[in-house]
Amino acid sequence: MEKTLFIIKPDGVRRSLVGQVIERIERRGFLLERLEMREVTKDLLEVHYADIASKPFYGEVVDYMTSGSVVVGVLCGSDVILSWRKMMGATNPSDALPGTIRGDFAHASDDDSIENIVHGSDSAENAAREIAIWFGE
Ligand SMILES: Nc1ncnc2c1ncn2[C@@H]1O[C@H](COP(=O)(O)OP(=O)(O)OP(=O)(O)O)[C@@H](O)[C@H]1O
Repeated sequence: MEKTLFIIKPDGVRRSLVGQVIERIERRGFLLERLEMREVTKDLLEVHYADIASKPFYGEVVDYMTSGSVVVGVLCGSDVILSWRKMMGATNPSDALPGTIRGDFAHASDDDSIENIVHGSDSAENAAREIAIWFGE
């Protein structure tokens, strides 16, 4: 069965959206294989976000992702990588369609950061890489 790493980012935890996000996951029939609340370190983020670490907005991403606890877990299910990405909606909440998590819940942020509530691995290769980074498997 396919697996993916998902994160409920600090804005999702702060705004008490954890229950609603998990409910959508369970309603869709995906199984929660791991689920933990964590503080994220800059070192872990640098590995997780290696592909964007050199971008001009990376500092905003670090401030955002270390602004509070996250909920991180592993989802299991048929075609879960792509399905979870579809459930999240577009990266920038202003482009995210209604019915998606970002389209239904994300707020515009005050600075240049994009606060978009959730994360999901974007490929099988990255899912395996990210699950290893966060859970050492
Ligand atoms: N142009 C930007 N300005 C500010 N922040 C950005 C920008 N692009 C991306 N980000 C932030 O960096 C994160 C990672 O960007 P990426 O391009 O990997 O998007 P994503 O795959 O949709 O998001 P994630 O990896 O968090 O699921 C985004 O979720 C967002 O929080």
